Amino acid sequence: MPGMKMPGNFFLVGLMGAGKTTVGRALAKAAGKTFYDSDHEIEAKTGARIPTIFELEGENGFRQREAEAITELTQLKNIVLATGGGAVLNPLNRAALRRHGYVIYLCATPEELYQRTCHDKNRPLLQTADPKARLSELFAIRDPLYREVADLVMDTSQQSVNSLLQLLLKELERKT
Ligand SMILES: Nc1ncnc2c1ncn2[C@@H]1O[C@H](COP(=O)(O)OP(=O)(O)O)[C@@H](O)[C@H]1O
Ligand SMILES: O=C(O)C1=C[C@@H](OP(=O)(O)O)[C@@H](O)[C@H](O)C1
Ligand SMILES: [Mg+2]
Repeated sequence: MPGMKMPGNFFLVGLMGAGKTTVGRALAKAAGKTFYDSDHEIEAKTGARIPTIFELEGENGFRQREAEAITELTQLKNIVLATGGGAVLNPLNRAALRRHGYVIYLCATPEELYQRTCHDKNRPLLQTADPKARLSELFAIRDPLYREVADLVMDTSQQSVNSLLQLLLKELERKT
């Protein structure tokens, strides 16, 4: 049933380190869609990196910018959008994602998420004494929200980006 529910957009949600940006870019290329990342759009618009925005405007300031970006980006057609991990906290973002595209939740264990993010200083929420514990807390809060918006849940545990891409393409072909 092509096009019944899908206007041709794929939206990726999940925690930091789930692979939204990496898998999203590969999926867009393979599916012939334009790739966007809400964090990159915010950085391009402000001319500032995400940690700087958190420093200057706090998480709330960032969330406002993120909501504006999600509103604008979900209006586009034939795109793959990698959202930031906290985008689903805002009910308006959840509604826009559900309404305008097919939502894919990339999940992994907090331990794997930690392994994938521990060398990168660009995630302000993980700049704590115990980033593993922080990821577990965020998982507990957000996993139900990711599941609430998801049309498809993909377990990324012990899967390479390329094998995930192949799995995803097969699932999307079958389901969309
Ligand atoms: N399935 C995977 N297996 C191993 N490493 C991965 C996988 N997906 C992503 N990564 C790596 O994890 C890091 C974070 O990925 P990224 O795409 O930035 O995640 P997100 O956008 O969800 O925070 C990157 O270094 C990326 O190469
Ligand atoms: O989970 C979060 O709240 C955040 C995730 C980040 O994006 P990624 O999920 O792409 O790392 C980025 O939006 C910001 O640091 C906040
Ligand atoms: Mg990302």
